[in-house]
Amino acid sequence: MAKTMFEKIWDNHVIHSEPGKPSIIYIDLQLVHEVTSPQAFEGLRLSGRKVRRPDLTFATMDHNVPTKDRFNITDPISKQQIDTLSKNCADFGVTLFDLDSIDQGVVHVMGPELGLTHPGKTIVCGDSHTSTHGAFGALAFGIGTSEVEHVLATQCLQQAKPKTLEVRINGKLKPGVTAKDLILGVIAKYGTDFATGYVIEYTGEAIRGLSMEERMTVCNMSIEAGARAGLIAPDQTTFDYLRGREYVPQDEAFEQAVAAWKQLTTDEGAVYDRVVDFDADSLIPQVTWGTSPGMGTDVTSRVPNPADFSTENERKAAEKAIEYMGLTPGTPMTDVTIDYVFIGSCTNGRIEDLRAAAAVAQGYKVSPNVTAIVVPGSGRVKIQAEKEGLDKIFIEAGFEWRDAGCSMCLAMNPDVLKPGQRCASTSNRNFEGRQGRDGRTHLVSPAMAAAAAIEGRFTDVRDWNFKVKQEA
Ligand SMILES: CC(C)[C@H](C(=O)O)[C@@H](O)C(=O)O
Ligand code: SF4
Repeated sequence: MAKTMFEKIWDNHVIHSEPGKPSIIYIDLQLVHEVTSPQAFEGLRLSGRKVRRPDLTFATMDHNVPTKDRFNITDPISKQQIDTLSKNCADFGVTLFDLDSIDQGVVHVMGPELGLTHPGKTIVCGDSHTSTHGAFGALAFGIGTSEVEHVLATQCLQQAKPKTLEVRINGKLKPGVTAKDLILGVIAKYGTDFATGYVIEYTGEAIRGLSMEERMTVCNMSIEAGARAGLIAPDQTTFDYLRGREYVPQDEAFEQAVAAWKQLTTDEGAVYDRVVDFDADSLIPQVTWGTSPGMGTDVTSRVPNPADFSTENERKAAEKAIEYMGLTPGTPMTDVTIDYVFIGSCTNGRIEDLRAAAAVAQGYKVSPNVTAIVVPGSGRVKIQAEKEGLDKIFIEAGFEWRDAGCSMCLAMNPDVLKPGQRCASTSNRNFEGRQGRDGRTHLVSPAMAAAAAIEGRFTDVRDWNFKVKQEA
């Protein structure tokens, strides 16, 4: 019978299933960070258990790491979480990419970069954005701390089988329109729960045209659409990205792996439980105006009027969000001024993201009213960026150049907004207080964030490209 990619990976991993009950599936890789693992390791200790497969378990610290002066952690809770992870990894024999390792970084940047993420694997982490790894055609999803413990102890997990949803992206992205705009556009169109209970497979011409890093941006935000996971079929782009990475089979073994990975793609005639379409051709740069990733619009558009929403719930939600965000309905998005810019996170903290931001910033100055920080997703991203001179471009333009970590994506470390501050952010969540109490977050692409830093307000990066050309 014709199968979808999800069904193939699922069937390859089911150890036990009974009708009407969740299945037990095998997990090929568990990634661990300091926030959701302490109780899991403690649970093992209390029951006298070991980590069953330390060789399939890899850890790093990211959420609590200061991006300035990383070894000087003054917050007692952050310090405790980080020290606890170090001790747990030492006690249980788990490989840790510690603060002094160049591989330390946001867990979802670190995994793919090291080649730990492969097509066809099942991957879990106590973190919702584990969906990022689906860009490689891995079934990757976030789990809770008790499940982290269960996987540490058994390398297995109980899971109800999700349904399948094809998100077909037709056409091609236009210049200045990025993978971030694409996923923001999809979520703005279909809502933050349209994929609840499903694993998304992104298909279509626009997806095939994306680089691995762009695919990761798309899959990263699957969770913001409610999905259990997001998948993209592996292809030559995937294999080229993986070849030669540290934890990937080498030489002949790699070619054999590629042959197997090619079999994973959805069969002709396989049926998804649901299909939605999206048109990439007409997409333009996006910016969110509200407090959920689905409250987004075209940068050329305006802050919406709550009265224009069709249901009472939507009207109320929009009213509340607009009030929290300190906006006025009808204001053009390009009139909204900002105080802060954050370029980084597991959504947009990779080398291509930094290149895109640097290309916009080069030769310009950050607006005097704006504080702008650039935070590489990992130590390796930082080193690569410095090799290319991107750090100099950013510093010259007035951005701060930081060390790897989650940083201002969420307020668990010293990088936080002050109450009322407004931030153009390349991260994935704009919830109330996400970047600091009463902080206001607008989600955008790296190029849009860099242009906003310079203008001091949102600006259509497509005009920016035009302006830069005119001035050249
Ligand atoms: C702290 C962690 C559990 C959380 C998550 O699960 O995603 C964080 O990474 C986030 O982005 O909100
Ligand atoms: S960068 Fe943000 S979204 Fe990603 S793991 Fe860290 S806190 Fe979560």
